[in-house]
Amino acid sequence: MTQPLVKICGLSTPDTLDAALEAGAAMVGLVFFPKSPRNVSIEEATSLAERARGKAEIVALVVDADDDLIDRIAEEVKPDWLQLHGKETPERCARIKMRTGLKLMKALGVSQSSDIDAALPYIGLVDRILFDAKPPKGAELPGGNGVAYDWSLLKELDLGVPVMLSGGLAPDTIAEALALSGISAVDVSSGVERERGVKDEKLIRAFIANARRAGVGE
Ligand SMILES: O=C(O)c1ccccc1NCC(=O)[C@H](O)[C@H](O)COP(=O)(O)O
Repeated sequence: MTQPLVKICGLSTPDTLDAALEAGAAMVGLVFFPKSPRNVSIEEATSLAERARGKAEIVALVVDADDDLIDRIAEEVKPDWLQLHGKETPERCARIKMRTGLKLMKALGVSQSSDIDAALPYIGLVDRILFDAKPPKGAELPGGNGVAYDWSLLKELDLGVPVMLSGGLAPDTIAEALALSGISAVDVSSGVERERGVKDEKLIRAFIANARRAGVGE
């Protein structure tokens, strides 16, 4: 049994960031998407990233960002990772990698097993694939919607690139998600919020504790 790697996404305050770090989050996500209730400015993100540096890996989440935004994030926030949560093509990912040298996590939406094949063109170009739920029709956000899918679609997946599971995870479902998917890295946002966009320290602690208790594998 191994301990799952946990990413808490959409952190925007020092207190909730500290709760995630103290509970043992391996990655913390900062959202750069103005339509999101979790959006942070470059200045806020720089300060949160300084607080987290050395304690967890810092992930900057962008959606089809242009080079100017990517450069500012890379130079000022200095994240370890960029999470690409839009329609970034493999070629765009390769250019972002060349430009920044940062580790890249490409998010892809899943609702049926054939969606997993969309990961194949990214292999060798990105450092991790995040299999997230597809957004509901008409949703404002391409992710962070708290929507679940059949996590067992990822069972016994071996793409030759690290993967991460997200989509509707929560403290009371994380054990089932780990068991059904067999994936050892998980990402949560809505499931650790008391209302949309507002993280809850108790729920963050419960999510990480339940993930650790459940473990993954034999
Ligand atoms: O969180 C946002 O507001 C957001 C905005 C734009 C693109 C992606 C966004 N979030 C992605 C995530 O938080 C997670 O990577 C993932 O989608 C899980 O979200 P949830 O189902 O809410 O736990």
